[in-house]
Amino acid sequence: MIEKYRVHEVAKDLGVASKEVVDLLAANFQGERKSMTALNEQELSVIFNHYTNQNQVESFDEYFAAGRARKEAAQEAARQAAEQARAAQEAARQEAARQAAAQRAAQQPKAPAPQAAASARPQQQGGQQNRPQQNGRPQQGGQGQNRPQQNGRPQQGGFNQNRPQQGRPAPQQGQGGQQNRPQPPRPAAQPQQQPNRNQPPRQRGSATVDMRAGATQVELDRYNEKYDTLAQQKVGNQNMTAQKQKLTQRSAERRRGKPVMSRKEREDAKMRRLELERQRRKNLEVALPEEMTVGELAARLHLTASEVIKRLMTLGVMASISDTIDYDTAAMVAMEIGAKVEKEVVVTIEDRLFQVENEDDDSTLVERPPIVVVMGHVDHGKTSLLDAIRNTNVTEGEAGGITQHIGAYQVMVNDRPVTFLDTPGHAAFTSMRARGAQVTDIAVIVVAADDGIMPQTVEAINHAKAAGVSIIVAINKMDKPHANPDKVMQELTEYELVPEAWGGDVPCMPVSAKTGNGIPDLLEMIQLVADTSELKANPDRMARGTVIEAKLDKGRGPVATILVQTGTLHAGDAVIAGSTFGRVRVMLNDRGERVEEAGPSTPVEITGLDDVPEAGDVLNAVEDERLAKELVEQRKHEQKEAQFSAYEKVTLDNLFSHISQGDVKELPIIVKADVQGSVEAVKQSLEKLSNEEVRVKVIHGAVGAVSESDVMLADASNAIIVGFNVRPDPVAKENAERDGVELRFYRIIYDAINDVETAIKGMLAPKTREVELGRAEVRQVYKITGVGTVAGCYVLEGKITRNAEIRVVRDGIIIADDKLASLKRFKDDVKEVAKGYECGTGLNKFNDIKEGDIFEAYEIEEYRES
Ligand SMILES: Nc1nc2c(ncn2[C@@H]2O[C@H](COP(=O)(O)OP(=O)(O)OP(=O)(O)O)[C@@H](O)[C@H]2O)c(=O)[nH]1
Repeated sequence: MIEKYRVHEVAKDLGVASKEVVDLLAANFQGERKSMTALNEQELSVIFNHYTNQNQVESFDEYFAAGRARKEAAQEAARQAAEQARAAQEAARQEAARQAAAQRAAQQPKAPAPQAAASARPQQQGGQQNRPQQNGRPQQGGQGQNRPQQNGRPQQGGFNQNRPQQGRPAPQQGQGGQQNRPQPPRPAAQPQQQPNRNQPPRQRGSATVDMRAGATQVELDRYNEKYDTLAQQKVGNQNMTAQKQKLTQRSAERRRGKPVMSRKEREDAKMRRLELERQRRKNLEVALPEEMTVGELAARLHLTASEVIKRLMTLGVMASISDTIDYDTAAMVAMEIGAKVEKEVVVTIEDRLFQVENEDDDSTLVERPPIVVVMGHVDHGKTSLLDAIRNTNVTEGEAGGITQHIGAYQVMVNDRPVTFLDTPGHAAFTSMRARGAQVTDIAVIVVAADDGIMPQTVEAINHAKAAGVSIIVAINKMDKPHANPDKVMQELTEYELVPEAWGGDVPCMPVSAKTGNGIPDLLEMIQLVADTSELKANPDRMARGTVIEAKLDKGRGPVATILVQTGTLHAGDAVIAGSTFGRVRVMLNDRGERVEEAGPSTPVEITGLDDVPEAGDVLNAVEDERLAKELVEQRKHEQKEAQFSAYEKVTLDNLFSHISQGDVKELPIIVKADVQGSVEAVKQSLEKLSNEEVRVKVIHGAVGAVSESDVMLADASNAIIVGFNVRPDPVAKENAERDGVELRFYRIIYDAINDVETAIKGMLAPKTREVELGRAEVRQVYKITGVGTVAGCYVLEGKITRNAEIRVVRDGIIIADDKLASLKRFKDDVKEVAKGYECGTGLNKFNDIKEGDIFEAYEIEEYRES
């Protein structure tokens, strides 16, 4: 377990200022930390990493070996010092004995010398304890010096080294009572120099912070050393005070009730912690999210932010601590330090609530009916065809059966159902697609045999192509005398739809909605196309479907038609549809019959929702009602947020950034022009602009004003609309603004091509706008031969500048747009003339100036949309 430290303790241990640690933490974590703040494991990790990185060792084995060597060297030095001390003491003793003998010899000249020597010996052993110190320095510990230690605990620190230590005899012991002997001169024989066996050698005088052994005590050692010096100058109890202070760190720990650890133990613990950290990083397995800030990455990798920033720089990514980086970049950094990386799986409420698609393995999938939409030009017979199909079925299946419009219905073809969306036209189809609902499998494009391909037929074709659904063409009104299916097929080829009869892959079925001719064949063809598409779904799971229609019924409350796409919906199921929630109360099929369950591709009308969902909303049956309600709340909140920040649609201005970010690989364009020739010309020129990074694709081109349908298609396909000599209709303009669809209008094809080209290259020319400069009134007009017409003007407002564009306005109508050819005050050319002054002007081209004309001066300013 990692101990808890306070900032100031860590700082002290590391020998740095608390502020430095506080700053380091501030750079890596949020929130303020003070010197008394207790640190958690992660914070300690970051701190230790930081200082460890500053003081790295190649290998820990090497380091430990170095530590051992240092220790042995210190022990050797201590042994030598003790040796020298012994020698010095021996010399001193002999000298003292010699002097004593000499003294005695002097006092008792008659006594024989050997006797004197013998009598001196017992005196040395027993009587010298109370002899005054010869070096004149007061002894540390005062009276206590001669007393053996009572607690039996070996003392640490520098003070007690002169005392005899129980259990660990000082080198002098055994020589008898020499504790009070004259102290040999320092340093050679100073017992203080003896290393404490429990301590690593001190790194005196070193201010470098070193996380290796002993380094964590560097400052404490220096502090203690200072006290050694001070204490030696003091006597008695003062020493005790000093000792107390010196051991502050340990006593503080004791006060906190922590087990008191020796320095060695502390260092060992620290080393263990470091080793653990090293191992942990080696075995680090991190799950990284899609995006994260540099600071978050650093915390997850147990690195300092600066370390991560450095590593990012080597990868060519310049990022600050608060910058967001993507998964790939973060993963590279993580892998560089040897961590195993995987993507963080973000489990959303949706993930927890709904069974995901890929849970369905092939064995669970069974065939499902195809879902068909009917589209085509106005009056070509869509409604008639849908009615004819339904009636065919009703008369065949259940004569007199009630048909009810619920937005979709099923018919039986060779005893197998086919589902038709009952809303003809591509508007509903595309609006659902714009909401992300891909419901249909097959599009039947209805073309009247007597009319051929018309603008909305082309739209329908393009909408179907954009949705990627199979296309079947129903050539309708074959009963009509002018029916010309060959012409229709011929025209189809112009839109890359080659009829099967001509070797292509588009089935073209001649039918008559009026007589019913060809309808069974059409249905069989639908079935055939569906079979080749292998449409499958798993019926044995919670249902998922799409809201086709929804309304508020006075009697029944919210009513929604759901097309179940996978799974089976049961009456009584708890469901969530968009941001509505409820339980399926009553479920009716397309014939108005009450049903208890509905499998894949079945349309049903349900009641029981708490609100009216929107067409295109996805419906899910759920098990956990509480979670579902939570999700509904979340979706409502998201909807509100989305209203504020509209999803950024591709525009020519932001195209390049989308391409650079890899968001856009294809630029879909809708071209509208005044004549078909222009549509074709533009289409071809634009598509030629495709390069390796982006493919320009004209998904729809037609003659006429930009319509609501164009905007809808652009919205669904994230396309931009380019118009030539056409204007948008008011609804289209409003919808485009609402949906963020870009409309660009040009009068010259070259300009459009140029804009798209530069946009792709990220060099779109800035937009321009007029800046009004001033107005002047023409007071007199002179015709000068060789020069032309010159107008004497008076500046009414603002100013007129030499480079200004001039709009000549007569009686409120613009009659010319020109540039100034000259601007004079009296005879001098001037750069500008301000309000209230007169000037003489000439225009470049326009000569028919009259008195009373107003010259509006303006400039064209370039700007970029941010
Ligand atoms: N002779 C003949 N007339 C048909 C046929 N199909 C449709 N019509 C007629 O064509 C007209 C338009 O038919 P609708 O079914 O309303 O066409 P639509 O495409 O649904 O028209 P909108 O809903 O206005 O887009 C009606 O008068 C139909 O009676 C057909 O096969 N033969």
